[in-house]
Amino acid sequence: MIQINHLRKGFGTHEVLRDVSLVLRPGSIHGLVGANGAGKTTLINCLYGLTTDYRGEVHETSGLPVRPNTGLLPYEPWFYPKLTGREYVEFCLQVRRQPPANLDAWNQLLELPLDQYAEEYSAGMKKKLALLALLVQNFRYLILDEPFNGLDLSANLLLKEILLRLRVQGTGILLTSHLLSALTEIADEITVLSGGTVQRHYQATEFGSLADDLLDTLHQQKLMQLRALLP
Ligand SMILES: Nc1ncnc2c1ncn2[C@@H]1O[C@H](COP(=O)(O)OP(=O)(O)OP(=O)(O)O)[C@@H](O)[C@H]1O
Repeated sequence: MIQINHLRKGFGTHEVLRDVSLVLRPGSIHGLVGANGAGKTTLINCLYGLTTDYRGEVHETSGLPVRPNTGLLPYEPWFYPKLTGREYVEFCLQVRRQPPANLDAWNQLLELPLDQYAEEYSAGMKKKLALLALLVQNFRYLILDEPFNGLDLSANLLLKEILLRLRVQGTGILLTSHLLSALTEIADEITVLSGGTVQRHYQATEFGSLADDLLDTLHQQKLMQLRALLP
């Protein structure tokens, strides 16, 4: 299990995360929601070790180092110029000294033109390629920043099914989404970040009240203004 304890991170005088604690359990899907700028990506960067100048603690409770055991899907995947999709995935495997993977079998699902340059892919295809590079590796944990965003309908449905199956195999998955239904359909727990802290943590049995709570707490004033504009 990965534990984040009392995480604090700011940029200059702007305190983005103030005392955030959460856990990512093996074999479970943990959704992370929050308004634009709430600090989700900042939290992910601390968790994955892309940011190290934070206060608080991030550790894997059985002593495994987090980074080598965790796959990250960034919000906007980036690829080296003049690498084909296939070369990109092979590069990822070589860097982690992983054996050649079942790339073509996985790609029968994602249907990417693997022999084209990755930088020439569409935004959705880039996201699929970054996902493909994670799926062919055997990560214990996955951190997925807006994985559904930009994927076509069929890839969205497929990804949900893949995540559910990975959960059964014991993978711990942390994912962000601005589409609440995408999370409530598959997550076991959801953490709401607001004002730099955990506003509330919901178990699956409490998801029924989540949408109303979010509307109440985050948007009540805006809803009143909307009613004035569109009675
Ligand atoms: N490198 C940086 N330098 C200064 N401020 C930053 C930096 N990165 C993020 N921030 C600030 O930290 C806050 C949180 O940003 P972050 O990207 O973590 O939010 P988010 O919850 O992922 O938002 P979104 O839903 O829009 O992706 C924002 O106010 C942002 O401007």
